[in-house]
Amino acid sequence: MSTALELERLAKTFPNGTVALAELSAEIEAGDFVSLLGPSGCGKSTVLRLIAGLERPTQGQVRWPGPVKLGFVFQEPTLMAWATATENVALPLELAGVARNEAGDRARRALEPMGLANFANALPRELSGGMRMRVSIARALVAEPAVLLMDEPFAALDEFTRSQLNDDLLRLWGERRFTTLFVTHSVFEAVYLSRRILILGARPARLVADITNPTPYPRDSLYRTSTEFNALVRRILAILQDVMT
Ligand SMILES: Nc1ncnc2c1ncn2[C@@H]1O[C@H](COP(=O)(O)OP(=O)(O)OP(=O)(O)O)[C@@H](O)[C@H]1O
Repeated sequence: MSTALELERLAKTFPNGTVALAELSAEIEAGDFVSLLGPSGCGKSTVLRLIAGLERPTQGQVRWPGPVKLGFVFQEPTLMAWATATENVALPLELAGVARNEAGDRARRALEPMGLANFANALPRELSGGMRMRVSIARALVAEPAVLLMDEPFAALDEFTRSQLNDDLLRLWGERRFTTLFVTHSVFEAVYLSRRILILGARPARLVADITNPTPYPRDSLYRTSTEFNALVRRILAILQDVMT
């Protein structure tokens, strides 16, 4: 396995003195599905923002093996309200200089595996919350990034929609194997999705456990109620309880 990126003693203190990240070192394998799990406010988003280059670290660095295309999915779908699903997905391509027609074609193709082929011309307000998030994922994947960063993308969705999106994401990941870094504070979601779970302790964030989930993919709804699933959830809940007390 090759390395997708390496976090080297990464730390972040904001100008107001808040230490968001004490120190984090981790090597992320190419094609892996890694969740960052931890209590609210422990610096998970900060780690993603440092990786995306949206913040500068106070110490340490993110090391990349070479130039890498990134995709980012935020908690809110952040779609342009006046633009159709296709136009929203085409935007990053157009910004990168792809001709309008080609960008539109590629956007429509990116909407298909998200089950949105019939909603290509819909405006965001005509779509449900789950569909808007699907558009947001299609937009992040349309340029075929090697690394996908996801910051609590499903936190605002109802449980049924969330499970469906978990499965959609796993299917796409299984087909394309983009390296995925997924921030969540749901233990269930982290266990269901991930091959590796990095547990961050409360402020300032530091790595308290690095856990491998050995259950092979594809995983389906039977896995959600399996003994292995529950055992791993229980183990992680115990670690989190220790961290928070
Ligand atoms: N620009 C900023 N200036 C000052 N403090 C900040 C800034 N951004 C984040 N913080 C603080 O840094 C800490 C970590 O924030 P971060 O958003 O990374 O946590 P998180 O684990 O993602 O939280 P949540 O799960 O609630 O989204 C928090 O205490 C937050 O208030």
